[in-house]
Amino acid sequence: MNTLIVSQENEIGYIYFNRPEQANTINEEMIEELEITIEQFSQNDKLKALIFRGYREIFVSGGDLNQHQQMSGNQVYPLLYRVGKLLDQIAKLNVITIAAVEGKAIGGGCEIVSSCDFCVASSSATFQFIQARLGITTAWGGGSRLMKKIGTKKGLQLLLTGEQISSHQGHHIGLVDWVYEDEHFTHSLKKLLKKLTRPSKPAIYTFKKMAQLVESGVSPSQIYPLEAQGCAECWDLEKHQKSVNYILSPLLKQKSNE
Ligand SMILES: CC[C@@H](C(=O)O)C(=O)SCCNC(=O)CCNC(=O)[C@H](O)C(C)(C)COP(=O)(O)OP(=O)(O)OC[C@H]1O[C@@H](n2cnc3c(N)ncnc32)[C@H](O)[C@@H]1OP(=O)(O)O
Repeated sequence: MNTLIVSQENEIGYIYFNRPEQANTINEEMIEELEITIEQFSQNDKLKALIFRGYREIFVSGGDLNQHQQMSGNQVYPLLYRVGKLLDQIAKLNVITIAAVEGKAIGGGCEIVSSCDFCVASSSATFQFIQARLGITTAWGGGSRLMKKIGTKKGLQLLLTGEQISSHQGHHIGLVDWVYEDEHFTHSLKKLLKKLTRPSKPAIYTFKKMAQLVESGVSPSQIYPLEAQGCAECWDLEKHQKSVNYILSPLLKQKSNE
């Protein structure tokens, strides 16, 4: 891979955007490498979470304007559609997806953020849906996903003004889920990941499926069979058996009676 650094630590996959000389812009090579990597991770049965990261100053600064600049609207459309499809694939993954943002997320960088389940940001990170200032709209599905995340009114405000917001402002409006101090960012991220990936793989899969169905407007009355099925799948797992045995253990009962 030339544009990404991909790694896996136990049940957690990492994709680092790695074009620092071009401020982590997304060019065709990176799109291709992302497509391959996402496909590989989507078939990885061990995986519980997938983390997207940039480097300290920049998460992703959007589409590669040098490449796009040469193209007409008709020529650029297939490329924009292709990245939209890729981000849709990320949004539909059955593992927890997290944009871990340090530094700047600009344009398409913010579209990646809104395609993930969660955003963890360092306190100095910033977010800018800059597209309107460039005379265009979002192109990769990130505008509508933003609206779904933070509501149409707030989403429209950010998209129309193209203004930059801090991670704390992002947290206030629901774009950012956790903000950590710059110096402790990686350590805090790892602690958070430990918590989020504690459930078993089938439990994570079921919770994610439920969230996706709820998001697409399916009612709980239609989802409960899936919920029952998911719970039944987890039932015989060692994790469940052990936890129940612990709760039912005489020692614990005796303690709670005291
Ligand atoms: C088309 C898709 C659309 C979407 O769907 O959302 C978009 O994403 S539009 C792109 C939106 N992004 C931008 O407008 C970012 C513009 N860049 C900047 O504001 C700054 O470069 C920066 C990201 C804040 C970094 O600033 P700084 O640290 O001062 O570095 P440089 O400015 O010198 O940048 C280094 C290097 O990278 C090139 N660069 C940066 N962004 C892009 C870009 N989006 N496309 C192409 N090239 C980009 C910049 O020109 C420098 O190159 P060299 O001059 O060759 O060193």
